[in-house]
Amino acid sequence: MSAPAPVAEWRSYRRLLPYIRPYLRGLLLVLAISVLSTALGLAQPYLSKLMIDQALLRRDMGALWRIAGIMITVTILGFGVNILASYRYVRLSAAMLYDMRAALLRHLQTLSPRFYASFRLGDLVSRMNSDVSDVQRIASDTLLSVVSNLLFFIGCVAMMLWLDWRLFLVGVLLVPASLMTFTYYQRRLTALTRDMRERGADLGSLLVDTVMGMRVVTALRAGEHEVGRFKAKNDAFVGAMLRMQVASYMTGALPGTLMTGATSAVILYGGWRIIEGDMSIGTLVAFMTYHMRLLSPIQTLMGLTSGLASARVSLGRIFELFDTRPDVEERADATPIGRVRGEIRFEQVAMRYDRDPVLRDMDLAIPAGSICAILGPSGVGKSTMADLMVRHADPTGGRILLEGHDLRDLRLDDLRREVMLVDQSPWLFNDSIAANIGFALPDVRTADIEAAAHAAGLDAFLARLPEGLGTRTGERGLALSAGERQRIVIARALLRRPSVLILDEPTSALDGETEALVAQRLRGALPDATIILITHKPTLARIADRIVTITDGQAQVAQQPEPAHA
Ligand SMILES: Nc1ncnc2c1ncn2[C@@H]1O[C@H](COP(=O)(O)OP(=O)(O)OP(=O)(O)O)[C@@H](O)[C@H]1O
Repeated sequence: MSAPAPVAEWRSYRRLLPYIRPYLRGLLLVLAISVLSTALGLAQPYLSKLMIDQALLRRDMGALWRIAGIMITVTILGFGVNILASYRYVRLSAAMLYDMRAALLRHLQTLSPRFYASFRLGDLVSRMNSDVSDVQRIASDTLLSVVSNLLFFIGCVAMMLWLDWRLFLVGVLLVPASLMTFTYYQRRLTALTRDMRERGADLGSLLVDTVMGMRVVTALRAGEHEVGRFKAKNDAFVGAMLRMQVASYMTGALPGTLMTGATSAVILYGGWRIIEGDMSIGTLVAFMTYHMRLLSPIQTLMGLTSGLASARVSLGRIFELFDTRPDVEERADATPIGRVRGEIRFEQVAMRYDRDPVLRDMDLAIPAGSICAILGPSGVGKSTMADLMVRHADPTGGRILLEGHDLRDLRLDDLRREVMLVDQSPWLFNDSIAANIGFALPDVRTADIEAAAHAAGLDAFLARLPEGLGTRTGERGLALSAGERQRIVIARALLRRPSVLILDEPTSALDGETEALVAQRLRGALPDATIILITHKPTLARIADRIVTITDGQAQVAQQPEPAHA
């Protein structure tokens, strides 16, 4: 897994293009509707000029009715067109964001356990949740607003120039100062927003950590200690948020306030021109209306920048996840395989994480259809071997073969269909026991789930439950005992009938009797499979037809009696 590359802020928007492209036609339609709506909005001040110059000053009742009629029609049309544009835009942006969330979820599925062990859970949740929501909020609202305000701004400028270019020059006198203030605060805002998001993620991580470890916190009477840690993180977050808010206010308000000064100049100069007889009253009124409306898109655009800056930061954080490369990638020309017999071979396999090597030039052959127990002291590398066999990671040296194929040449989907690992942390979803055993198998038959549950030694337990397989497992399965959870995940694996089943300390939480029962039924449930048992338990090791001991990163076949299950 390589560290994510720093994401240049503006690049984040460009990287949205692949998500936007499929919806380009729809977006162009929205754009066309926005242009129409802007044109209708821009017509109003010009209509008031006509009203003053051609109806009021000439005392022409007919013209008054006509112009008033046009004004009302334009207002109603503008209203309808605006609603249409917003509705279509929100639908499009929701579809685009769904695509992005789905792509993110797919990408996260390619990352290895090592990524999840090193990345803070709270930060991950905050990126997937708050950051994506932030982008969604901006995308469903701000972007359309930017487009329509920009169009309106350009239209206003064009109309003002057309009405009187000298008055226009007076009107925009303070624009450079206004823009400079804006640029300064906008830069500041981007930095402060990122800071706030990171403080927010810190806070989220702490909360997730505390909630997940609540049993330890209460058992160690560390409640106040946790509240103290929370307060420190919260203070940092609130501080960052306040700094961001001030910058956001300044970015939105200061440039607009400067522009208001320009209005006075327009009144003075335009009034003087009227008195001189050089300009009609209607023109000044229309000009003033455009000028005042010019402030509104500028202010809105400047106000929106805080939203846009925040979305840019959020996008940066989301793309950082996209940029995290998986430890293990499938080759483009990966070999598809069907059902295999299940022979595993380690050839000169070496593995090191950050520190000392864990496995050193390990050679080991596990014949197809055997039951192999792997023993060895804690920390010697047994779980590492299991991880390597399902490609949660790749070895740093040598190779592992399944049926003669280097695992790195196989399609990951095929490999993980054939070789299945039940690891030391049995994970259950908050659903029924049946749904957990048949997880992601929509067409599975209840009879097969029952058979798997029986093979995993769950029958007596299920018989005691009024709702049997329909019983809910609770959050992370915590409504069940550790031994029950272990047997449910074993049943889940047995149901899938892999060619190689690796069980890492599968019965650590079981009593001797239940363990013996599971051991006795394993072979019957998977008659032809290779079964690899990583265990410290003699009862379990006894069913193996070969015992491998790991010492100093190497494997020794310590005992190879006649197959116990013949
Ligand atoms: N993701 C990781 N990053 C760094 N070091 C790791 C990682 N995973 C395991 N290790 C280290 O590799 C060594 C072997 O760990 P492993 O979990 O394979 O041992 P094990 O034999 O299965 O131990 P146990 O019997 O306690 O489960 C340990 O020293 C462990 O600290």
